[in-house]
Amino acid sequence: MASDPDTGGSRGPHIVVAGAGAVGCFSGGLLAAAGRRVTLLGRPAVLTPINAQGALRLTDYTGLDLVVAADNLALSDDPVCLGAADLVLVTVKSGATAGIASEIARHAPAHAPVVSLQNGVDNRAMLADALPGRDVRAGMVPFNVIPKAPAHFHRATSGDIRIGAGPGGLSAWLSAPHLKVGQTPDIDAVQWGKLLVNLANALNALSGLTLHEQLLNRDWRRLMADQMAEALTVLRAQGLRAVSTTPLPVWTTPHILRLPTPVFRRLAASMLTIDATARTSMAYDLMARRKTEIDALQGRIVAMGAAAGVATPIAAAVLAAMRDAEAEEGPRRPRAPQDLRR
Ligand SMILES: NC(=O)C1=CN([C@@H]2O[C@H](COP(=O)(O)OP(=O)(O)OC[C@H]3O[C@@H](n4cnc5c(N)ncnc54)[C@H](OP(=O)(O)O)[C@@H]3O)[C@@H](O)[C@H]2O)C=CC1
Ligand SMILES: CC(C)(CO)C(=O)C(=O)O
Repeated sequence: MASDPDTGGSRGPHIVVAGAGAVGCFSGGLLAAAGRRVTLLGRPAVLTPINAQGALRLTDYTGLDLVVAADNLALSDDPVCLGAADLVLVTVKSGATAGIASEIARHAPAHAPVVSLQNGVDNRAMLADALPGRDVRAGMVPFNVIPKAPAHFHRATSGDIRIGAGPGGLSAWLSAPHLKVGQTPDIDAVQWGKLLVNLANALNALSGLTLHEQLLNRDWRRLMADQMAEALTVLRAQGLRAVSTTPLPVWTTPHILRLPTPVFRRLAASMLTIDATARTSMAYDLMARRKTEIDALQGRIVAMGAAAGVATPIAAAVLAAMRDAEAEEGPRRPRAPQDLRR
């Protein structure tokens, strides 16, 4: 029984961010700053500092520095708060999708559309299975958000969010100053394009480098390029289309990554904005010893390659290295590019 969200007058639908961490606090905070009714459903470790400091601070690579008063947000660690939702944004990591899906099914009203702002290509289907008859959309967040300090999140790269097309004017309700959201009928291909980019998440996590440092190293870029080319072969074998989430067409990206660093630096500077602090979400998970999304990324390519009879030695080596790294105790051992080739 999908229907339009209750827009609740000029402030718009009540938006509950399910799993408020980096992406959820940043997006939810910008929406609240624009006057939308927003509840952040999250863990006490994230919400308590916002309450204690009386504000959520949002900064970005353009110089944005915004303080959102805690009074302008509802903060809750109790999934019962989903009962007030006219619109739910899912911002948990992929491994937590099943859990949040059952909480949404239990508490959120059936009229509330559910939009996944997660990486990986299977979260929408997982949510839709748990929420039959509801408007469940996939979304793609191109930009990077890092936790800078308690109650402070920083957007370190550029781009606009895209969500699947559908009724209810959701992209307008989810857009705000500094947060542009567009709808696309091609969201599946956009998600595959994002997965190709996200294959670099594990390389970044394993390297211990910032994204900026890593992109200026040609050996790492060659590995990124070879890994992406390998995945593109798998997608082609499976008849899947990928649309680029960057200004570069998908098929050119490996070639550009392989260019000498001075040429790459010039080209990339005109196309990509990455500030010096950016590290992928997987790097933060590994540092915090949380379970990573490796199974949804390299794991997905390895499984599809096996089904299609396409060899995926790089994705398999990276998957194995991430599993080792997740199991490591003590100080992290940074990997070099040659450690990740079989
Ligand atoms: N950060 C980034 O730059 C980007 C991230 N993404 C994608 O967005 C998604 C979210 O990433 P990110 O914001 O970094 O993740 P975070 O880990 O920062 O935030 C998710 C939060 O949700 C919490 N959570 C999990 N389950 C529940 C639950 N049932 N109830 C309440 N809270 C819950 C987690 O707690 P706990 O840790 O205890 O489980 C965590 O605090 C991922 O799929 C990621 O790949 C996409 C683009 C960029
Ligand atoms: C860095 C970025 C934006 C692309 O890999 C990302 O999706 C993440 O950190 O998970």
